This record gives sequence, C-alpha cells and structure tokens, in this order.
Amino acid sequence: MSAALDIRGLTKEYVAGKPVLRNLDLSIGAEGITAIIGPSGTGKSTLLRCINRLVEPTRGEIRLRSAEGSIDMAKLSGRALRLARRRIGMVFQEYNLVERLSVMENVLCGRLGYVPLWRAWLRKYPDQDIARAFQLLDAVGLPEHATRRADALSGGQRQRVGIARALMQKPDLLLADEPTSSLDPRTSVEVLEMLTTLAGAEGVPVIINIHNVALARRYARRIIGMSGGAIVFDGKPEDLEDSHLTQIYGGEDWL
Ligand SMILES: Nc1ncnc2c1ncn2[C@@H]1O[C@H](COP(=O)(O)OP(=O)(O)OP(=O)(O)O)[C@@H](O)[C@H]1O
Repeated sequence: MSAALDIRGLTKEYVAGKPVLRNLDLSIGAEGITAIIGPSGTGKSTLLRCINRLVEPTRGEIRLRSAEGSIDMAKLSGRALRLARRRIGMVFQEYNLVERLSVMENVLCGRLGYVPLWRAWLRKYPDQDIARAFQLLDAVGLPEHATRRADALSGGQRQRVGIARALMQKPDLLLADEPTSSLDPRTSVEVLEMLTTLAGAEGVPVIINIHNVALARRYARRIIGMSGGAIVFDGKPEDLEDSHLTQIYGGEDWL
C-alpha cells in the first residue's frame, strides 16, 4: 500500500525547550481508519493540527501524497498552504458548524476553497456541487434536513453534517479530532459507522483521535498509542494488549 502521509521527525514546542510532540515518525497508508489513543495532554490534537497546519510544527516533515502530487505541509505558506489545506478534511469534536446557516449551506462550505469567493458570497454554488451535497446528505441520513438551520439539529445530526462537509471537500485525507466525545454511546457508534462506511466508499484514509478504546478497537484498522508526546504502540487492534494500555495510560487499576 502506498503511503498517503509520511511524517518524519515532527516536533512541536508551544514553549521553547518543552516538546509536546517528540520527533515523531509516522506513515499512514492510503485507506482505512487509524485511531490515535492516549491520555489527555499527550499531544493527539496537536499532532492532528500540525498535519493541516492549524498548529505550526516546530520541526519536521509532513508529506502528503496523492494523485495531485507530493507536498510537505510543514513547508507551505500563503496560497500554497490554502490550496494544500483543501486536500485535508477535518471533523471536529464540537462540530464547528455555522449555526445560523442551513444544513445544506454548511455542507457546501466544504467547497469554499474551490469555488470563487464571489460565488460563495452570493451563495451561487455550481450545480454539480449542490447535487453532491444532496447526495452526501442522503448518505449521512439527513436528506429531509437540508433547509433546517444547523442550530436546530441534535449533536449526532450535527456531526453527520460535519462529516458530509468534510467529504464535500473531496479530501485526500480526513482528520477527526474526538468526533464522538460529545455524543452518547449509541450515537457515537452510529457516527463512527457512517464515517467508516463513507470514507471507505470514497477511498479516503482517516486519522481519528479517540478516547474510547473499545470504539478504536472496533473501527480502526490500526491503532497508534501515544504517551508523553511519543508513539509507544503501533499495531493492529487485536494486538493491543493490557500491557500496552498500561504503557499508554499508566497504572492498571482502571483496566
Ligand atoms: N495553544 C497552546 N499553547 C500552549 N500549550 C498548548 C496549546 N495547545 C495545547 N497545549 C499543550 O500541549 C499539550 C498537548 O495538548 P493536546 O491538546 O495536543 O493533547 P491531547 O492528547 O489532544 O489531549 P486531549 O485528549 O485532552 O484532547 C498539553 O499539555 C496542552 O496543555
């Protein structure tokens, strides 16, 4: 399998001399869900946000490969960075929808980096974008909610819109930062089921930060365990044993 993302020597220091990410090396293949688990404050969000440059890496290379070519996200700035960001979709814990806009408009926001600004301002999206947005709303089970305001939706419905918006972008890579942390257990399963199915159908690899180890085991092909800003486990869900969990989270009284 050819790598979609190659991270080499990634270090992030919010405060000089105090690395949150310590010289990480990580390659993500072209398909499937990779779950990142680890205790609070170990740098999982920082890692995801370095990949799409919502956070500035201190050192290292973040190479994204796709049919459009290979780029080092860490080196880009200005327009090149804006264009590169279109290639990476993101799903957020708190959904990050525009509350006063309709569900449809929120999904179409995924095309913002592609359509000219005047079209977006006038809300004149190309017909094929609108058709795809309807198709995605259908796929996430919300076709009849297209004209509702985002703030009228439940958490689970909002996250479905978040997934549709991210896929609308036709990303080469999807990042999901704790996408189920604000949801109840049943809705969490529904949302992850949907994310897995849709990303699989679109052939988009997904990196997901997740606290729930059971869900990580259930949906991920690969689990990365982080502790203290470093990778301490990298393997298949079935190979993740209690001893690894102890190494990742510390202690064993909670197991
Ligand atoms: N903008 C920032 N400025 C300074 N320190 C930060 C900033 N963002 C995060 N940190 C620190 O970096 C460390 C890693 O944070 P990060 O949010 O990446 O961890 P995490 O593993 O995602 O945690 P959680 O599971 O609780 O979301 C923490 O100590 C945090 O306080």
